[in-house]
Amino acid sequence: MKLSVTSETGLLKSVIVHTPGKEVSLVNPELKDELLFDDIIFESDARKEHLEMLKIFKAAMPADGEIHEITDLFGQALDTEDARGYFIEKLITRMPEENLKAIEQNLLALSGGELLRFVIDGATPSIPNFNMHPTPNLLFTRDLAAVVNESILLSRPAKKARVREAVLMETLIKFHPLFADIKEKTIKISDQESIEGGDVLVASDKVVLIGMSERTSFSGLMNATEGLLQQGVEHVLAVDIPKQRSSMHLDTIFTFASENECVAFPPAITVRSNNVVALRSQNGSIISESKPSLKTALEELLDRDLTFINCGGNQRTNQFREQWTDGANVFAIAPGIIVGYERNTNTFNELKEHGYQLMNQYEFIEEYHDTPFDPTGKKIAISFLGHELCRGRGGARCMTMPIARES
Ligand SMILES: NC(=O)NCCC[C@H](N)C(=O)O
Repeated sequence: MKLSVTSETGLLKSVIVHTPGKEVSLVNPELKDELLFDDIIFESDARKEHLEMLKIFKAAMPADGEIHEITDLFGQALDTEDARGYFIEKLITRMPEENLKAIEQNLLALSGGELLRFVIDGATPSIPNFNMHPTPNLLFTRDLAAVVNESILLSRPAKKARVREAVLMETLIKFHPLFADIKEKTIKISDQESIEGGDVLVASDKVVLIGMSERTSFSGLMNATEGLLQQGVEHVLAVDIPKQRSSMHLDTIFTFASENECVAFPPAITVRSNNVVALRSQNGSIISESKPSLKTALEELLDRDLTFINCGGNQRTNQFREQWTDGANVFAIAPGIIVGYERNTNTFNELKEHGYQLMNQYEFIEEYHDTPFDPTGKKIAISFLGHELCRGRGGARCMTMPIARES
C-alpha cells in the first residue's frame, strides 16, 4: 500500500498500533513519573480495552485496510544482522548513560526477537544482571513519527523515557519494506532538538500544525518545518501551547473530527489569541507571520469555515476533567467518524449537539462487523472503554500512527 497522509480525517487505510504487553506491568509506583505514567496500569484490562478499540477500526476500515502491530514490524525489521547492528549502534550512542557498550557483544548475539524484548522490557534472561527501565509508552505509537504527504517526520523525543522508541522507529523506517518507498523522504532533526508526533497535525496536504509544547523545542519545530516545506507543505502553523504535563502535545488539546470540525480544549485553544505563527518559504528563507488565533489561521489557510467543539462542554470543571482524560484527543477513522474514551460524556454530549450520532463500541461493532461500513454523509462519535489506557495519559489519537489515508 502506498504510504500517504494528507489530512487528519481521510478514510483510514493503514495504521500502526501497539497493544500493550508485559512492559506496562514492569512500571512500579516509584518509577511511574520517570516513565511518564500517572498511575500503574493493569495489563490484562489495558490489553482488552486496546483490542476492543482495534475491533472498531476493523469494522470501519475498508476490507483491504491494514492494522499493523508495531512489535510485529520491529520483529521483521530486526530479522537481519545488518539491521540489528545498526540498531545496537544507535542505542549505544543515543543512550550513553546505560553503558550498553559494555554488553555490545551480548546484544549482537541476540536474535531479533530477544533483542526486541530486551529493548521493550529492559531485560532479557540471555543477558543476566543487566537491567534498564521498560518502555511502557510504546502504547502511544503516534509520538514516534508522522507521515505527512509522502514523507515521514521522525520524532526526537524530549524525554529520556521515550528515546528507545525513537531508535526503534528509525531502524524500522530504514529496514522494513513497508517504508521502502518513503524512507528516502525521512525528515530528521538534529541531536540537541526535540519533536514528538503528538505535536504534528496534518490539516491538509498544504497546511501542517506543530505544537510548541513541553516536548517540541523551538529549533526542533523550525528544522522540522524546513523539512516539511521541502516536501510540498506550504504553511506550517506553529501553535504555542502550555508547557505542562496535562497538555504535553498539541493533540491532547486539539484534534480534527471532520474536514470542518475540531474538538478543542477551550482554555488552551479557543480563548487563546496571538498564539499562532504561520511559517512559509520565500526565496529560500522561512517567513513568519503572526495570526490572531488558531481558528482564524486555519480558516484562512484551508479556505473553509471551521467549528471548534468544546472538549468537556461549556463548564470549566468538565473541560479540565475531560481534557485530563483525553476528551480532546479523538481519532478520526473517516471524516466525521471518530472514536474517543467513553468516560468523556460531556464531550460526547457536545458532539451530539453538533449533529453526531453517538454509538458505543458494542453497538458500532454489532452493526458493522460483517456489513461494509460506508462513512459517506455520516457523523458518528464512537465511545470505547479506556479506564486503564487513559492512566498512561493518552487517548485514541495518541495510540494510533496512520500511515495511509484516502486523500
Ligand atoms: N500524543 C500524545 O499525547 N501521546 C501521549 C503520550 C503519553 C506518554 N505517557 C508521555 O507522557 O509521553
